[in-house]
Amino acid sequence: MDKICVEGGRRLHGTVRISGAKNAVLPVLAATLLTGGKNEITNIPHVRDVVTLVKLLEELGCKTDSFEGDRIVLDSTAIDNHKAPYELVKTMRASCLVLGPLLARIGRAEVSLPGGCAIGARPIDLHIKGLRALGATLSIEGGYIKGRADKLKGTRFCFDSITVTGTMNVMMAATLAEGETILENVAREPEVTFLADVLNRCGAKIEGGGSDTLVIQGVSSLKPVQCAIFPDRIEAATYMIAAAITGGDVNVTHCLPQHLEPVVLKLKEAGAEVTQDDRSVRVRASSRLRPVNIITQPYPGFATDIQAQFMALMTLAEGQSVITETVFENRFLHAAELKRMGANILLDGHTAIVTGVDKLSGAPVMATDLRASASLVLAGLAAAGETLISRVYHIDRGYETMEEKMSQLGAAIRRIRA
Ligand SMILES: CC(=O)N[C@H]1[C@@H](OP(=O)(O)OP(=O)(O)OC[C@H]2O[C@@H](n3ccc(=O)[nH]c3=O)[C@H](O)[C@@H]2O)O[C@H](CO)[C@@H](O)[C@@H]1O
Ligand SMILES: C=C(OP(=O)(O)O)C(=O)O
Repeated sequence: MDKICVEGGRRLHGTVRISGAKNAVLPVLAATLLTGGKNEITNIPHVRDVVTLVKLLEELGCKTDSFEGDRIVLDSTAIDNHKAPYELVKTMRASCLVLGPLLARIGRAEVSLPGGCAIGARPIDLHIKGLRALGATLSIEGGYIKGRADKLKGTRFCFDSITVTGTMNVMMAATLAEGETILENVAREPEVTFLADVLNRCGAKIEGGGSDTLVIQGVSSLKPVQCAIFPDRIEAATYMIAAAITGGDVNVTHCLPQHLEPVVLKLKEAGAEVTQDDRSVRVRASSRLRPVNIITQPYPGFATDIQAQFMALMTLAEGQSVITETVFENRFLHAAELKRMGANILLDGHTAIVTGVDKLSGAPVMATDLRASASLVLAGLAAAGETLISRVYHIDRGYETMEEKMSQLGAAIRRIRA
């Protein structure tokens, strides 16, 4: 297994270009199952999850006509298999997004219960409840969700709590259902709104994207997808925090600042200087940062996917900050690893009390999930000495060429191949 070695203590400076969003491209790839014909998607990030999902789509009958650079052409005319096997699904949460499209398009699905970051129990009961409301029959047998649907029928369904991929799954299925579907208490994440826009360009009739209620008029078929993926807000936030934690000066380009407001506000509150135009955000930090509290929330709140990186930043702030995780019940695994580097963190249920220390020291640490891994790289950039991060396959699931991008900003970082 590869490792990443970071020699800390260098101020990052320069420009970094943000890639397409992992959590936007995965649902769009799954949505190609709804269409039929040649789908063309550009600005795709080269990350492991994309490769895995493309393999899964091929398993289901899609043909990859070309996959070069950041562009894929995927023909979803003939979907001749409805089984998403454990071997492919186990590594990635987003693979459960084929469930809704398969039921809507071919009326059958057998999808292994998904894996993904081990940050909580992560049930998919709300996906199942929503799809059942549309008329699908679903059961769980031998680790698989087995579903059938003769013809999905429009319905009114209210999610018990907000779920991003749950909203996507049920919304995708409803695009091909008979009649009107009203979905309430849906996720408002930009990735959900983007998926609704993409589907509308394929001929779907979805209103309310970005609000907490979606109204979907079912259509009989959809045209192939043609879209460019928008920039990854979590990747952008990670480089913004990299600038702040190293006392650096980094211009994060090809991003959408409107998606980054919560993290911009918190960085400013901590004392970093943040300026922006319509496609870039520049972060500068010249003195020790102040502690700030964060509470993770569904969008437009502070994203749980940036909590670990922000915690790394707060380990070096001048005073005590309180970090509250409300979305996932077990998303503080990075705290133990940060403590190995000298951080002072006290965990109390959903809350982490972080008392800033004068310095972190490099140490061997283990990546436990995707964003936890990013937080260890960030801590390593600021620590004295060498940090050796193992299990970096987590990083490869969601960050495109992280070592290269960090190196271009002046970081001393390298991959040690197994
Ligand atoms: C591939 C992808 O887009 N992943 C993102 C997606 O994950 P994902 O879609 O899995 O996250 P959800 O929004 O579904 O999860 C939110 C909370 O709802 C719970 N829940 C969810 C579904 C369900 O059926 N029952 C249930 O109880 C979860 O356990 C969690 O506590 O949104 C998360 C929250 O912004 C992000 O951290 C992930 O990066
Ligand atoms: C938690 C994440 O991914 P996944 O939902 O695929 O596990 C993430 O992107 O931070």
